Amino acid sequence: MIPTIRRDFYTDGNGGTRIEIFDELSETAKAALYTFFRRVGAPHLMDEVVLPLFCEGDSQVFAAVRDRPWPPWGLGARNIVAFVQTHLVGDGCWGLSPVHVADEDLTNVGLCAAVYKEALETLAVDPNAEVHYLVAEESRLADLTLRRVGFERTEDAFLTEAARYLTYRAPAGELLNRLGLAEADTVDVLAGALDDEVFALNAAFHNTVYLGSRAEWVVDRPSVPSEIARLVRGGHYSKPAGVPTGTGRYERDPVAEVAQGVREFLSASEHDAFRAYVLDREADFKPATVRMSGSGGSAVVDERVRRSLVLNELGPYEALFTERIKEHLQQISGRLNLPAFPLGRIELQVTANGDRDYFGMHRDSDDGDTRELTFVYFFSGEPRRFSGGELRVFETVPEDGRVVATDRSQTIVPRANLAMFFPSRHDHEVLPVRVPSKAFADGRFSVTGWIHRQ
Ligand SMILES: O=C(O)CCC(=O)C(=O)O
Ligand SMILES: [Fe+2]
Repeated sequence: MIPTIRRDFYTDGNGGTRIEIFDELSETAKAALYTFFRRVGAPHLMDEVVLPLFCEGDSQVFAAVRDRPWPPWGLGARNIVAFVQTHLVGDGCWGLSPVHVADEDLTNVGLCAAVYKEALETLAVDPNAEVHYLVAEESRLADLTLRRVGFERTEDAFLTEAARYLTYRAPAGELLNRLGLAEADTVDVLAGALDDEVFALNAAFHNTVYLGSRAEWVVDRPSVPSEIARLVRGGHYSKPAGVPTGTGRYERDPVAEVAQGVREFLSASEHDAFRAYVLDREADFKPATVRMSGSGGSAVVDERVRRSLVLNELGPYEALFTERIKEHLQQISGRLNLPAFPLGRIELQVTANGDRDYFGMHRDSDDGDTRELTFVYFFSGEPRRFSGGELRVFETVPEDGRVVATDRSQTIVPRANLAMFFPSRHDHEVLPVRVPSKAFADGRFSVTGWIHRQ
């Protein structure tokens, strides 16, 4: 029997690599991406594809990053080594770029699989999310490779001057399973510690998608067909005018200000001192509980709903937070269009989210509760050592004595020293957090506050 090898040529080199998700691109992040695309030999992709797709919204960039050892911040600190972009092409349907890597990583299966895994996991938070690729009708390699991991070939066809393309679809969560990555740890995937079969499957998938798409972004003539073509939001660019795109609704309110924020909520020195204080109290954190509805509101640990550690008081920082919240309250209530209420007590709690922690969809207040506003303050270390952990808030409105969800939502990236406020009746969730190092200090930290009426 041939033993399974769980290491490879790239295992050591991939150590110290982490995956970052970009919902927004700072100038420094853009610079790192320009450098990356220059190194992969396709500098035009940034201006011609990545940024336009990104700026249309509903697009995320996932990048494998290695940090410069010193100084670990500022221009040039991030060395991007792998890239994949997701963008919405229709209701719940996502187009994914090939995983781009530099030539020296073209057979770095662990690296490609790890970035792709993070992208799929983020999409799979929505159980209806589907991944789409456009494959030329006569294709054999792409057809075989995609169907082998569960893609279905559909008759949703697009014609370009070069070829006829068919849409291949797979549910994001299912694809993660079929690629053998659902249970795997990102750190293990990066290290290439995968079964031979899973390893070969991922290699074939990424090589095919990359090579099959390559003609489209390397050859500068539209009449040259590529086995796999890029998906464009709302339907392929070459659909004749007036033909319904068939890919559904994608518009979304561009300024869905469901929550209101205050950047630099504390001074930099207050932030740092508070963070040091909390890190020092690691031993006092306890597993988070949730309130059971219907059982008299008793608090229980339920990891199906919430997995995190909490500290139920802020010690000497209680007064600072209470005061600072009160200072912003009037302005925030105005920005949220919230009717004035007689201010009651303010409850405060610290949450530490480590690797794989999350907080499923919930509301902070029920009927008869006096919680009016929820406050969340983020104070993770910079540069960030975790991925995921976005706070998603879904707007609700009171209607005939009930609380009804609207279709507006806001996704908040947990940036250090940012405070957010939203009405406690809004549904919200904390997306799963990934902390490759598993170190307590590298996790996602927040202070939650509940502002009561009297
Ligand atoms: O940490 C967060 O972003 C929010 C936590 C939360 O929703 C809560 O504690 O009720
Ligand atoms: Fe909450």
